[in-house]
Amino acid sequence: MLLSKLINNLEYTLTSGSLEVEISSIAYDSRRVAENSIFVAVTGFSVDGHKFIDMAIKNGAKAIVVEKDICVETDVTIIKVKDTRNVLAKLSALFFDNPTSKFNLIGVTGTNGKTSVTYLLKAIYDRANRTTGLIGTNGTIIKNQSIKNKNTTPESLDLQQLFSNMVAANTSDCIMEVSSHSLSLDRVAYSNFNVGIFTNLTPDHLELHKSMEEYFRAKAKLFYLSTDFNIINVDDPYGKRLADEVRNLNTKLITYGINNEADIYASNIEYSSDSVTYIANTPKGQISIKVNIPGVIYVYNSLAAIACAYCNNISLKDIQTGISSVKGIKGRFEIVPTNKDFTVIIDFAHTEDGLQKALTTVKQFAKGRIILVFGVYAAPGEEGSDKRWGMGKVAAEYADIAIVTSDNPKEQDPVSIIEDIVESIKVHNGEFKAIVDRKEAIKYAIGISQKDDIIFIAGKGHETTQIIGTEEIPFNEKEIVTETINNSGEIKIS
Ligand SMILES: CC(=O)N[C@H]1[C@@H](OP(=O)(O)OP(=O)(O)OC[C@H]2O[C@@H](n3ccc(=O)[nH]c3=O)[C@H](O)[C@@H]2O)O[C@H](CO)[C@@H](O)[C@@H]1O[C@H](C)C(=O)N[C@@H](C)C(=O)N[C@H](CCC(=O)O)C(=O)O
Ligand SMILES: Nc1ncnc2c1ncn2[C@@H]1O[C@H](COP(=O)(O)OP(=O)(O)OP(=O)(O)O)[C@@H](O)[C@H]1O
Repeated sequence: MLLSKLINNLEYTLTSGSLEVEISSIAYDSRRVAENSIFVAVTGFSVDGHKFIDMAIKNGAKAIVVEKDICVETDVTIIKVKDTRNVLAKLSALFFDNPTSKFNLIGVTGTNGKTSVTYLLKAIYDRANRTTGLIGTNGTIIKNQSIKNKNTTPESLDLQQLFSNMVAANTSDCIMEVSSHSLSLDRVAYSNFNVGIFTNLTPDHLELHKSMEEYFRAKAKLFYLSTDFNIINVDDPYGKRLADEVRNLNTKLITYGINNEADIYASNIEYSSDSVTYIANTPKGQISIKVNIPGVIYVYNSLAAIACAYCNNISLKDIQTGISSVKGIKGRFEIVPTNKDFTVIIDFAHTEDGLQKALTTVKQFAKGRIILVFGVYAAPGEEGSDKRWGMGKVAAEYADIAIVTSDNPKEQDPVSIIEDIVESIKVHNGEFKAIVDRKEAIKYAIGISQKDDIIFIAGKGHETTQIIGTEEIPFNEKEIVTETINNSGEIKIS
């Protein structure tokens, strides 16, 4: 594609070279620049992409997009723009010929529940014989192909490439998780969302957003991008506020919930230890729903999926059978098979709200003690302290004993995180044991378990690594549990 054509609608200043150069690819990483690429220099959180312009030119870049004044001796084309992240998204959408205008794009946002809602939705759309793509934390699915994602919502260039591959695979609907980071950092800018879904908003990711208000505004962006339907959980206080805010937009608002009045709502809810059933009430009639994952969480997540499928004219029958066909979601209330008389559950709960709701479900059915293994990844400062305090409080209130350990401490001191959590557990009169090494913590939990106890290992879910410092260490909880139980004779703690 000719550069002049690619940047036709862009506001820019040409600082060197010509616009009449042929561009065959886009790159935002100098290491991925190929011959005749355009390199977009992004000012990052850890390094400045402008520092790699020489490398990009050496690797074959024929044009560079910058947002800073740079001093490089070259006859390569350089154009300066206001915001390179936004321009990267715009160029990427254009380069791949606006793929999102060619299928139904459904975006799911919220602090918790995005992955679960997308999986439930995919099952429904598959049942309705639609060709459905999926993008999220657990990777991308295009037809039978699975691709790993670095981020829940990939960078705009990678995202538009995935969309383009979906078009090539005749995708009719793409269901994707839209993280608040991706909304703040313009990864999803210039994507045409048909449907926006809001699950809930509780404290998380405050290292980026700084305040709940900023976090809310980031999430709210999606509901101004979507053109057909905004689907919002009105039992959530921020959801209620969002619904009021977008009610008069041209995009049709559909609300869902259990407690507050909503277009799609659940009644006759019955909880059991491995599933939840209820009646879903829709403007087109009622259906009985069975979700094979327990707890109120999955009433909400399935209601979001039902509302979306309903808006996209999928029959109530396909909705019903689609949801019941989901036998479980990796790392979401996942029971690890053992031959023991206690139960081990792995779950991705990593916020106060998620942990509280998940443990409420466990408590409903626990015949023995609840042994909770958990840690917190939280930014330094007040927001991080609040998260540690909040999760400590939930642990004290719901668990019979909490084994406090590490959960991706990253660059922070794991001991000081644990000390903060423990302080909260003590104040809230909880029982605890602090073990920094997560593997040892799991072993300890198994060692003290007795008949009918439930060991609830929260925080990592599907993840198979632990990030300590900058190192990502393999860490597979399911394997650790199985291995420990197989050797349990050696580790029983009296
Ligand atoms: C904090 C954050 O969001 N960081 C994201 C951001 O990285 P960054 O801009 O800081 O990158 P950087 O390393 O400083 O580099 C700056 C620029 O220089 C370039 N570079 C760098 C080195 C080099 O040799 N040459 C070169 O050109 C880089 O490619 C980049 O363009 O842009 C990158 C490209 O899109 C992302 O992969 C990266 O996500 C990191 C891995 C991350 O951990 N992000 C998390 C916080 C995140 O985004 N999470 C959300 C949701 C999580 C949830 O829902 O719970 C997500 O959507 O994944
Ligand atoms: N609707 C919900 N309300 C509260 N907590 C939830 C809800 N849905 C899921 N959770 C909790 O959050 C955990 C993660 O769920 P899920 O992966 O669906 O969310 P997510 O939004 O995709 O998370 P992330 O963005 O961190 O990947 C679950 O294991 C569960 O403990």
